[in-house]
Amino acid sequence: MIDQEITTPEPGVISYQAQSLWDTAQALGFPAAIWRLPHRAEAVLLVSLREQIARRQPDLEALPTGFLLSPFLHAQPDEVLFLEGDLIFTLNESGQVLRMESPLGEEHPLVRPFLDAAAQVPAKAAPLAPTHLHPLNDEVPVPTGTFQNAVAQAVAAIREGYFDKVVLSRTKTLTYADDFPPLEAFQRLCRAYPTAFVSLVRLPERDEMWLGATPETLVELDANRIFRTIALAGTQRASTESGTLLPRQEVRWGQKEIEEQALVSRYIIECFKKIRLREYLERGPKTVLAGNLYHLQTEFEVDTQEVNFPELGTVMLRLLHPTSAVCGTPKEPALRFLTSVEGYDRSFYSGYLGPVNVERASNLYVNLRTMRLAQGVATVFAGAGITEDSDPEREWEETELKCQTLLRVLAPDPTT
Ligand SMILES: C=C(O[C@H]1C=CC=C(C(=O)O)[C@@H]1O)C(=O)O
Repeated sequence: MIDQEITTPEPGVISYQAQSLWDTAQALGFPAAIWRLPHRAEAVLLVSLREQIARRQPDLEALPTGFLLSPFLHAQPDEVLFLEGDLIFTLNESGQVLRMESPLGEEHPLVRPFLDAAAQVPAKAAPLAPTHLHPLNDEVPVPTGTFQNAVAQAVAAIREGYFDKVVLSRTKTLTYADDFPPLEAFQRLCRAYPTAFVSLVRLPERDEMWLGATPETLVELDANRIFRTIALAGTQRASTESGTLLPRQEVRWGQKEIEEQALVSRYIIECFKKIRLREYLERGPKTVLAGNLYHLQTEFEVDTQEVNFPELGTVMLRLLHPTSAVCGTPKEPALRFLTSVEGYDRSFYSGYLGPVNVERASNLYVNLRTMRLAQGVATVFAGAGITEDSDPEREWEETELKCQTLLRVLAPDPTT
């Protein structure tokens, strides 16, 4: 937990900007994460004043303030990256620091030099022009057609009874120049998607950043100890070709999407059953807007104090990940199938990420609608839930739409 609030800046006293702090963390080689929770105006920037990122068990009760980042598949059982919250800055919408907090204290030998260095950096970001991201080609390293073949194989395997659903994914690759401004990209996504969890994470030891705007809560534990998770699946475009938003009440779902989403809900209920928890609230499914897409969503809620289960968040995190929204059901055969046919490493895509014990809350999201930025190459990841009624071309188009959640904001097509 944060135990020391350093300063509440008064007008004219401190004028740190997100950009200077971000640039300083980068110059000094420190890991950093910036995020904006859904429906919030303020963003939070965390700087970890150490070069190495810790590997920790995702134990929400035991962890101090920080930011978790889990890959889809763990190298070691349950081990995830943990960025320690040595400095936490709350920012307004224009990136100005409103509050700073640190468990170390302002005069700590690492904190003071960092703040002094940040005060020297001119807060200038290059504006994000549409030309900053350039399409490289559609699918690297997997050749075009492979995704559709994998979908066809999955449909055949489902019809033969090996599993009920599998989520197959692919990448889309673009290039960017040295002057690509990640923080400006983050702010653009915040403005475009007020209901998403928008985040940018810098991992110096891997020389990469992850930028995304995900709609999917995995585990939320709020300050009142209320646990929440959601079942999210089923996808259709939210606007017409000309860009007009289709009214939510007019959205109709086919049998394929209804079943695909019901499998995710059932999976969550099975997790509750495993721990014999019956006192959960279930709301939905209802149609929700996620950027350029509509999904079906069911919400689940538990008052952990009422059921006397303080460690529910951690227990459910272990049981839920990877959910049927990113892996499949039953989990084991679906996972075996996807790792053998996808042909690439998902890395942090479809893992989870988010703040832990920040302002007494933990908010972990499934890492969807995300891109990796590394050495001039931006890799966008997207997947689609495959059931026995899937059509390979339609699933391809669905992954294309999911890639567009980021690309329509960061690399809009100049011809449209
Ligand atoms: C796997 C992704 O989305 C999941 C979440 C919502 C809807 C989904 C679907 O309709 O297939 C996916 O299960 C992704 O965005 O890469």
